[in-house]
Amino acid sequence: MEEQDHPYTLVTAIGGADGVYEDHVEFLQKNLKLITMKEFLENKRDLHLKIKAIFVWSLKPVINRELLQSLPNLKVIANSGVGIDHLDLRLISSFGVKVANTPFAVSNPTADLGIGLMLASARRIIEGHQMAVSPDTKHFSAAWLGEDVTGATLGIIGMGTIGYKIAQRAKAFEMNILYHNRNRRNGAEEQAVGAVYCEKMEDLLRQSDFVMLAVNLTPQTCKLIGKKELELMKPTAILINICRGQVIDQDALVNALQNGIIKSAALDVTYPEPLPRDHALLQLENVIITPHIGSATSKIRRLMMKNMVESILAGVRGLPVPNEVHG
Ligand SMILES: O=C(O)[C@H](O)CO
Repeated sequence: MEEQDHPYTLVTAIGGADGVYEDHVEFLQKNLKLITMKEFLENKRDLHLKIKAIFVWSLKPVINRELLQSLPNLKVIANSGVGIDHLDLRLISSFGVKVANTPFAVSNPTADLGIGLMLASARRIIEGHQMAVSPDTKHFSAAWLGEDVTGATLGIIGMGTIGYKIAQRAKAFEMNILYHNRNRRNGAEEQAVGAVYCEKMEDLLRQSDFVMLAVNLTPQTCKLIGKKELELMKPTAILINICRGQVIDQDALVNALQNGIIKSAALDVTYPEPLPRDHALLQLENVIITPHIGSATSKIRRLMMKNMVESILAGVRGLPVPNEVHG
């Protein structure tokens, strides 16, 4: 294997619960010389000098100053997924290192999941399954009801690529679509999905039957939805979060769910992940939680890896890096 063609790449996780799966390792090894964190920690200087790239496959790694200082030949960090809130872009770029993510790969499956969570919570699909399979169930109750999705109002907070794809899907459900975003979409884009801009998030919160969170996590969006915002929502409203757990004040959410301030929540993301087993959110019946699976389909995970490899190969060769993120 030529070192030139197979750049030494530190992989933040291989195997284990949040690691790169074994069959994916084979694919990566066709292009990269993979260095595990264990090897990295055991072998010092010689190996560190060879490392040109980091392959970030989990949200946990801390790419800090110490790590960056130990890798003088590092050129590029490829991050799986779109969210880069766990990476300090300013620090990384001060070392002359580029960062790339995989925004296009993850947008469709994450939007699909958002719609899935909306349907599951509105129609109580998880509870319905539990009732249908329970040995205690003697008959199916006619009084067991959910909420309509068709014709309801969906408020999307964060109208980036994923938010827009949610709107495209919601249009097929004949939903009234409201959105709030830093920047307003152009008229043609709004018209194509029938989305109405709410300059004030409060207006969206008051009117929506479903509120879908699809923002990046930044200092401005941390705890964007807290007590005040939850109290503006309808008592029948359902909150769906497919972006980052920290966007919601979880204590305020628990209180809102326990006291009928909103009807229910469907969360693909929490803070931390997973939640401690005794966390109040896990004790509530009006919550659905999935384990951060926005991009978790076999086809998409492979595409993400392919995109990451392309970014790494371009970065180490000094070519423009596909999907480079600029701070
Ligand atoms: O950011 C993303 O794309 C997903 O949440 C995976 O981290």
